[in-house]
Amino acid sequence: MSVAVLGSGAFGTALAISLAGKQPVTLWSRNPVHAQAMTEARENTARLPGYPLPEAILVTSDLEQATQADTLLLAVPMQKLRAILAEHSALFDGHVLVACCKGIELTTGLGPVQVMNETVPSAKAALLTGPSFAQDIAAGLPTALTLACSDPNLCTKLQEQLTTANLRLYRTTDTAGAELGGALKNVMAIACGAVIGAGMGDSARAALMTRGYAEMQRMALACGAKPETLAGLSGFGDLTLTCSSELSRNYRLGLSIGRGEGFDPSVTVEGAATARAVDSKARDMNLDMPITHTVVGLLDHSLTIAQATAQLLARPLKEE
Ligand SMILES: NC(=O)C1=CN([C@@H]2O[C@H](COP(=O)(O)OP(=O)(O)OC[C@H]3O[C@@H](n4cnc5c(N)ncnc54)[C@H](OP(=O)(O)O)[C@@H]3O)[C@@H](O)[C@H]2O)C=CC1
Ligand SMILES: O=C(CO)COP(=O)(O)O
Repeated sequence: MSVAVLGSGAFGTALAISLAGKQPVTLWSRNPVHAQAMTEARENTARLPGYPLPEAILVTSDLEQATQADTLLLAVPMQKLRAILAEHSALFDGHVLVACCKGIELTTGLGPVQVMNETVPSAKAALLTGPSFAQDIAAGLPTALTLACSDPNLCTKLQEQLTTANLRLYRTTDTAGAELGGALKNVMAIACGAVIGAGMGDSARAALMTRGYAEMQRMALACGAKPETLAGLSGFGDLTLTCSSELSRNYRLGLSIGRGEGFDPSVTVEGAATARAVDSKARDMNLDMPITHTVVGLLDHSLTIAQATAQLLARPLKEE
């Protein structure tokens, strides 16, 4: 099975570098100028500087050429996934599509696997998610991720194809759990960044992570996910990484909110749209998601940090 990575951002480039250690990889960029620059420099200076592209990577801006591969990894922002698939749906017919994005679609409340199933019903959909910074993968550091696919045979084949020298994949058929863990941890990372940025300390962050995890489980279980998926790499694992490292863009957005500073709007921060999508989904499902709701208030500037903190601390006392 041949492989192509669609989306030459930080994550797509890092995955291509790691996969190129065992097979030829096509890396697709929507921007011909960017593709040409990467081919000449053998580096993605715009999105992942400092990590050379191995010779086994062919960079192209020709989507028809890239979609000749059997397995297509989609490493694009969640809110762009549907448009890319819908615009070129004939090219994706019958392929194995592996989403590498983390989030919930704002307009529908769906996760990446659900969006792929809806837009290209003839394709077979999977999801690659879990704790991993692009820089770590590109540097060849050891990483473990979750590969989710509802078809167990395909899941095993993909696990073999996409496991590399530094990327160890664990498989699950629980796509709902993997989708929600990866999406919701970004919302909690914004909250944790805000707490640290506002100087509330590590104890407050630990409380938020734990109660955030309870919220993640509440929604995931209501959507039919398995608790063990949430306890795995795609849930607890990624929550731990993203809520504690300044390499995370979601965490850094939270830090800037806590410090009362601005944040570059061009940076990909999946948790912002996902917080709004999940807040609205929780309302529809009658689920209590107070941290997610508070993050939306902070993003919309309808709450100050002081109000948000007071509001969370004043909630009725309850059993853990
Ligand atoms: N960075 C990381 O460490 C990790 C990221 N992820 C996930 O990977 C996904 C992508 O993130 P990341 O690579 O970091 O983001 P980046 O901001 O680095 O890159 C996003 C990429 O998507 C491309 N893109 C945006 N819109 C479109 C579109 N309409 N059509 C085609 N391509 C498009 C951009 O193209 P252009 O360059 O032309 O703007 C860019 O190459 C996110 O869901 C993120 O959560 C998961 C794990 C780790
Ligand atoms: O998902 C990630 C790590 O697993 C990357 O986090 P950010 O998108 O917050 O940078």
